[in-house]
Amino acid sequence: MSREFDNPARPQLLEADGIRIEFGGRQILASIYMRVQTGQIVGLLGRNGSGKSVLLQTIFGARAVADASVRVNGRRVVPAFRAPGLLNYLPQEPLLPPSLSLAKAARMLGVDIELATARFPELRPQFDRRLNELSGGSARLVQALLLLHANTAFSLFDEPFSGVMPVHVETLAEEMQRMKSRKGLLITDHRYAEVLPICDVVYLLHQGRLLQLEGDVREQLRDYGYLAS
Ligand SMILES: Nc1ncnc2c1ncn2[C@@H]1O[C@H](COP(=O)(O)OP(=O)(O)OP(=O)(O)O)[C@@H](O)[C@H]1O
Repeated sequence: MSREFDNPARPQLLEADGIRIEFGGRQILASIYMRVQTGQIVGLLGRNGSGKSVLLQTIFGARAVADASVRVNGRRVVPAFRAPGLLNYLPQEPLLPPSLSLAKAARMLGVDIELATARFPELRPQFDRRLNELSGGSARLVQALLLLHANTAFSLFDEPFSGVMPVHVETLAEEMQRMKSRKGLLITDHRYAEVLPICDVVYLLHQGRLLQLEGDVREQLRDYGYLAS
């Protein structure tokens, strides 16, 4: 199958709408329209349980939702993960088999591990170690870096900074900014202070609706009860 999506020279637009989800009569997602362009970092914020993970799973195609429309350049791609070179997804839980070495995991994803970890010299002596031999934060960092550097048009990251120490969060955020010249990134993470400065677009998921925040984003986050007032 051809990999028509992962050409960085060709702009791509990922759109999702029509996603309605309820659990036990409680509506989680009601009215969603979301777009991510290559060259952009899009931040998705929301209170615990607001449905951010469910939304990412649905866009990726891991969760089947009737009427969900996920499109690239206007063409439906459901499930999106089947489209070669289109997108990858870091879930909240570990993605890669824990018994894989870093070097093997990188090879599996077609990533040059030297390049992907160039700004994290501490990881160099660990290339031959298995993921389950790394600390939790290092394993999270490695998985985020490998997906970030993998050759896809989009990456969806669910809490990529979770457990990662502050100095590496800063460098990872810089890497994300650098890599957006090659892809579009959709990031949800409660480390809002690190997320907001790198985002081109910020969405807030609030009571099932997706709101695009503009202007004084922090004030709106306070108004909607995401930040303390
Ligand atoms: N399989 C399921 N069955 C029932 N309820 C579910 C299921 N999956 C998710 N939920 C509910 O859907 C809601 C949204 O969950 P989700 O994990 O998407 O929240 P989130 O915004 O990612 O939260 P957090 O910030 O805590 O990670 C939660 O109330 C959760 O309990």
